[in-house]
Amino acid sequence: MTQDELKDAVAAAAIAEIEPWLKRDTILGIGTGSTANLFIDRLARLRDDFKGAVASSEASAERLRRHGIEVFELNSVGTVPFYIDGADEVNAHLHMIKGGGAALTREKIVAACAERFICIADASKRVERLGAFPLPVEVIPMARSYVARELVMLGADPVYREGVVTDNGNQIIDCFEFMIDDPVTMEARLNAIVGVVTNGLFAARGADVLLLGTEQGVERLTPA
Ligand SMILES: O=C[C@H](O)[C@H](O)[C@H](O)COP(=O)(O)O
Repeated sequence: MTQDELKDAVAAAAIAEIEPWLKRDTILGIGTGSTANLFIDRLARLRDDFKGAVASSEASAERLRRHGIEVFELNSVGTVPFYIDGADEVNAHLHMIKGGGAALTREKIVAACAERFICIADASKRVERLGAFPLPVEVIPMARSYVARELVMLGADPVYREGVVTDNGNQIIDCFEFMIDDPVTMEARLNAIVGVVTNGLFAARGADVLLLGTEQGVERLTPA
């Protein structure tokens, strides 16, 4: 199977996971990226069975609207029963690195408001230890150099993602050569650097369920 076929298989599995719970007043939290896009495309078929969605990016909001799914502001919704999103890496505890598409901050906010986080990913995303994928850090533009110096002190090789402006008007620094032994501690440590908006470690609030697309089928995993 191709990677895209594996992503589509997990998108289908996520639909099966949430479909029994959908009610006419349900508002779903929807992530960002190629796997989330496949999920959104499949969700279109169910659009009359639920009320709408909160999106973690402008791109996902636009895709949802194109499918006739109403998009709500998170402030007017409060909590969502499910947040469905992909990941760049995920470990056995269902801690993740996210933000390869620069949507990490809004993703983390919607995830924080979700009762259940369903991570959908192909098998290439499953790792023993987080960090081979460069960890994204969203920064206030004027703090970029300062934050980069602090990241060097923590052992990372920070690289400015040139030309990228987040939906929040900020910039991204990717941390290369930064293997992470304790994701919960590192997530908090990075967030404590002045000028950091958030970082791509999703550990304090990891996923509740991982639907992992493998050649043998979709595996349903919960945190170790
Ligand atoms: O900012 C992007 C998000 O964190 C994505 O969920 C992540 O990069 C995974 O994307 P994809 O499904 O395209 O591999």
